[in-house]
Amino acid sequence: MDETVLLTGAKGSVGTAIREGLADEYDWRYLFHNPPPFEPDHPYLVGDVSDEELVAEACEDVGAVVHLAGDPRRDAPWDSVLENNIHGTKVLYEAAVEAGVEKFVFASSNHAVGHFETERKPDLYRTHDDFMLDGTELPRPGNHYGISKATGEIIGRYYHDEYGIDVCNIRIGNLTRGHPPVDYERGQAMWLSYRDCAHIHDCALQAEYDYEIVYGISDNDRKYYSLERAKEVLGYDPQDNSAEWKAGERAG
Ligand SMILES: NC(=O)C1=CN([C@@H]2O[C@H](COP(=O)(O)OP(=O)(O)OC[C@H]3O[C@@H](n4cnc5c(N)ncnc54)[C@H](O)[C@@H]3O)[C@@H](O)[C@H]2O)C=CC1
Ligand SMILES: O=C1O[C@H](COP(=O)(O)O)[C@@H](O)[C@H](O)[C@H]1O
Repeated sequence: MDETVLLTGAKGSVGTAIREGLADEYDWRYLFHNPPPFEPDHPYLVGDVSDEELVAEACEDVGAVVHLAGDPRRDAPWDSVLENNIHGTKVLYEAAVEAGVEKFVFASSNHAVGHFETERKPDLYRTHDDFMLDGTELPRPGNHYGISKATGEIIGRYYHDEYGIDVCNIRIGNLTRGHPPVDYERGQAMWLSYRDCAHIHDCALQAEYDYEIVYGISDNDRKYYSLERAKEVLGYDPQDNSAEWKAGERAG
């Protein structure tokens, strides 16, 4: 991708993992919600993703969008996910297709399929359990936030079918810096390390596809999300595994 890549939600945790891992790999344009407390290393804009004029400017001469902006809380109130996650994503897609953006990478979530766990936990978080989701399953949101993420996937399906923009939905697991979540089986099953987070977004920007849903986790022994599609279509090659850690320290 030689053209500008727009990164929304750039100051957040996922945005930080991407900026740290891929700072020199792309001609980035960042969208920050509020003025950043640091001097960014690439051009940026500040404002709300639901601001039509702002996102039209943000999408000018852009080849790809990595859309992270949104309320990430699993218990986010409906009015927040409606405005920030659902409406904001629609506004950005409209601006992207209007500007001729070729590729849209969307930060979906494990919470878009959270209710697959209800009758299976905690066994499905353990290595002996063979239950697996591969991205072809219909969403089963676990909360209103998860509804907003599944809706973002559907919004992308429409804009792909209607306008031809390539879409990769990454159902991110649990991004935790430095080591997997401690004493938290769900988090260890879906841990995504910072370097694997940057890597899967790099792969999504480089690969060719039409419309995809993949899981964004490291190669954890406890996983119940298949990585086959991400490996096959994106060339994803995760380097980390939560099983190699114990209580926040590398085991062995
Ligand atoms: N951190 C994780 O483990 C996971 C994150 N995700 C998704 O990845 C994305 C990023 O998540 P995090 O970095 O963890 O969250 P974060 O809260 O650290 O970052 C989100 C950023 O988006 C900005 N933002 C929120 N609403 C906005 C709006 N209306 N307009 C412009 N900017 C807005 C916030 O100011 C913040 O800087 C979110 O969409 C979240 O749903 C999905 C699964 C797991
Ligand atoms: O979508 C998200 O999922 C992760 C993991 O979910 P959790 O309920 O096990 O914490 C969450 O940490 C993150 O904040 C959220 O955006």
